[in-house]
Amino acid sequence: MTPEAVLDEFRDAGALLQGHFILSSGLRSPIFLQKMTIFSDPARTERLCRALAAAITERFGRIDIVVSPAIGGIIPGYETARHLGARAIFVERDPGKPFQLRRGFSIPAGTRAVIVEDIVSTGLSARECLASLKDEAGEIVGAACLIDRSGGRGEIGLPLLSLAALDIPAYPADALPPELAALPAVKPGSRAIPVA
Ligand SMILES: O=P(O)(O)OC[C@H]1O[C@H](OP(=O)(O)OP(=O)(O)O)[C@H](O)[C@@H]1O
Ligand SMILES: O=C(O)c1cc(=O)[nH]c(=O)[nH]1
Ligand SMILES: [Mg+2]
Repeated sequence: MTPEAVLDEFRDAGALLQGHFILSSGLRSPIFLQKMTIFSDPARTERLCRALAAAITERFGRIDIVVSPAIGGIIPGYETARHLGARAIFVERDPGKPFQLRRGFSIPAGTRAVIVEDIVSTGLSARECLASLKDEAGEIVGAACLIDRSGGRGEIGLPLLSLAALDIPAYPADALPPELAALPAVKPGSRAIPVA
């Protein structure tokens, strides 16, 4: 699937939003990729995750376990795992606490795991996901996402592949362009961060 076709899925679904958004990192952006609009459509999700699974196999080889950061990563992690013939697990957090594997999930010795994210903006969530897996015995071979909007600056500590790589502006809250500052800010994601 070409990067343009990936973006078309977001455009056609009405998932490419404009406004004033508070991102998971705390940065502000005039653009938000509302992945949950995509994931509410199983056929669209299937197309994207089939392509992600193929790219993962080509880049990383055999994968036994897909591990995703909740909440946004759970559905694409599951659907990508389905195409890989792998298991799908996730890390989650109590508000304000670090990610952790719960529910009996583990990455056993001898298994090969990949982190699947929905969107990478700064790489913070994927890095935190990786940090939460440091005591797992299996190998975390890489990370993958549908869209990397970081402009290549989303450092994760693993090789990262994406179906589409973009460079979407994001600003610290105290350095907003006037046209962004004029709009009311909304925070779509689940991370607990103070909203000023
Ligand atoms: O690369 P980053 O700067 O971490 O930004 C991307 C993250 O932001 C969103 O999660 P969010 O924490 O908003 O919660 P959600 O998964 O519940 O949507 C998205 O699902 C990614 O996990
Ligand atoms: O950085 C984020 O929190 C983020 C950006 C985006 O475009 N979509 C999303 O779900 N999260
Ligand atoms: Mg997330």
